[in-house]
Amino acid sequence: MTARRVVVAGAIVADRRLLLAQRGYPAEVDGLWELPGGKAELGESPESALRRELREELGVEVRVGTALRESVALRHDLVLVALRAYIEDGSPRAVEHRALRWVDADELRSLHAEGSLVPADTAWVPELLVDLARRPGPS
Ligand SMILES: Nc1nc2c([nH]c(=O)n2[C@H]2C[C@H](O)[C@@H](COP(=O)(O)OP(=O)(O)OP(=O)(O)O)O2)c(=O)[nH]1
Repeated sequence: MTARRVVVAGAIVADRRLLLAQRGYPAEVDGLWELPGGKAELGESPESALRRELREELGVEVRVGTALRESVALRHDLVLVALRAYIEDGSPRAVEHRALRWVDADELRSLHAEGSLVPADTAWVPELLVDLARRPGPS
């Protein structure tokens, strides 16, 4: 059996907005929007990998919360998961992405409808819309 590597992405919601990051590469997804994140190293937990990736990509420190229910097989050896994350320190900057954008539920629906999300991430749209509708509570 091939060991599955995990790509871990962060669902960062604050004030009823979700943070999206615009990819610049590879060509097939250039210009499309994703949840920031990246591949976990061998032996690295998804939570540690997400903290590391968001530090590198956005320059923020996060607390990692629960996982979204859907996971997506990208290839036979690569699985994509999303974890909720909460910024504890720093303001996100597009260190490795073309741009960052905070979107509300309507903007997320529009990006989805116009095909501007990275294809694999469309699996998360229903769950993200639920999170965006939720009243911010003590966390
Ligand atoms: N980070 C991230 N990657 C995603 C998402 N959706 C999706 O299909 N991918 C794919 C794109 C890539 O094939 C892979 C992760 O690549 P990456 O470029 O973000 O990760 P990385 O920095 O660790 O990888 P690399 O440059 O070493 O190849 O997962 C998503 O929402 N976030």
